[in-house]
Amino acid sequence: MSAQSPTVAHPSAFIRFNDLVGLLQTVFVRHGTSPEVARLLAHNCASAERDGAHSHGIFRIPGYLSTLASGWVDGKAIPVVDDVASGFVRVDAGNGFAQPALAAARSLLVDKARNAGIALLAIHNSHHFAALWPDVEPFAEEGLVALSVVNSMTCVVPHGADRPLFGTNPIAFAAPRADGPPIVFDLATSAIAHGDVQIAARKGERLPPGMGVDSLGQPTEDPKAVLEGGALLPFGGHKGSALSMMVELLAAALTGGNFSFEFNWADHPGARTPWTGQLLIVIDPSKTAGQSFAERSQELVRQMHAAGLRRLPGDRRHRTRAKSDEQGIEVDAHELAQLRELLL
Ligand SMILES: NC(=O)C1=CN([C@@H]2O[C@H](COP(=O)(O)OP(=O)(O)OC[C@H]3O[C@@H](n4cnc5c(N)ncnc54)[C@H](OP(=O)(O)O)[C@@H]3O)[C@@H](O)[C@H]2O)C=CC1
Ligand SMILES: O=C(O)C1=NCCCC1
Repeated sequence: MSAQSPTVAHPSAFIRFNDLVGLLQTVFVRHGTSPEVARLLAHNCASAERDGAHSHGIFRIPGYLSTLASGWVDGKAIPVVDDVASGFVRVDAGNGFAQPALAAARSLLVDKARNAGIALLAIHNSHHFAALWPDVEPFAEEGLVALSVVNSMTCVVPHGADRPLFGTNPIAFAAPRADGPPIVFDLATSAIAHGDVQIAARKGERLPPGMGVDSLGQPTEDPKAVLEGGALLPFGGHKGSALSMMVELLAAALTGGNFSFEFNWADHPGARTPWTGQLLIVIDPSKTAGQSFAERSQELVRQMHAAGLRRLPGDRRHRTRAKSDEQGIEVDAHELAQLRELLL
């Protein structure tokens, strides 16, 4: 599966969620993952595509496959879960993907959160190449509050600095509410996700102002100049920069993972997955707020709507999800054909 030529618009095709999961699962196994790793990655990637999170859907498959081929990541790694203390779980992902590490620790983490009110999962020696909301949303569907951070690879210039150091370092949060799907946001701490810069370059589109700089550190709206020697900026100047720094500290220093600038994949041509860490905090709100938390969060939403808000974070995803469930997931026909060709 190769990168597409720029500026060519492809027609759409439609595929059912389960069919896409099945297709991706077979592709991953054929390219060196275990069936269990394939199942988790396929579900994650298909969920992103279903919800319209294109920068972390099918678009990412060539990156996953070239990384597996390069030997940079172990697609068959078996995570090792360490029950560290009452509120702490540590997982060594074994140079594998972060999703199997989370899956391996999930039930222990939930038990701990329900018993102690709060539990922390620290994953290290892991690769996260995906959207982060699929890691937190399921906890909120079970009535828990969840927060996760993951760092990535050096491509963001800290506010006030001269050269890139941070990753695009997303933060995802999920909380239950009484009369609707969980409140979820998931955002890169860079002004734009790296994936969206790649997509803009592929489509021949310009970036909005203030997203990145070229190789000379000059502001640019050309995605290729950002990707070829340039860098991204944090969102919101010093504020996004501080959050990105926090993500480095929590996802790498606190977990025992690599900082975004600490690994060197030069010996693995084709490697694309950052070798870092991930932190997840799960809270049982019934311990502090009683059963009223979901009502309280619903009240907040009610008041936000009353204040004139038309779109909550997550609304667009849920609208796209509903449409995908009804008509099938709308995908780029060329990308889908390329995926299917991988199985011939
Ligand atoms: N694994 C990794 O290392 C990395 C992964 N990523 C992933 O990239 C993805 C994209 O990140 P990013 O580009 O920052 O996300 P966006 O800027 O598209 O969206 C960020 C959040 O804001 C919400 N939102 C967007 N616009 C509005 C609006 N007008 N009003 C209210 N809410 C709004 C979105 O909800 P909605 O979804 O409903 O639009 C979403 O929850 C994320 O899933 C992230 O996890 C990014 C960096 C690194
Ligand atoms: O879009 C991004 O930014 C990233 N996504 C996956 C991991 C690398 C950075």
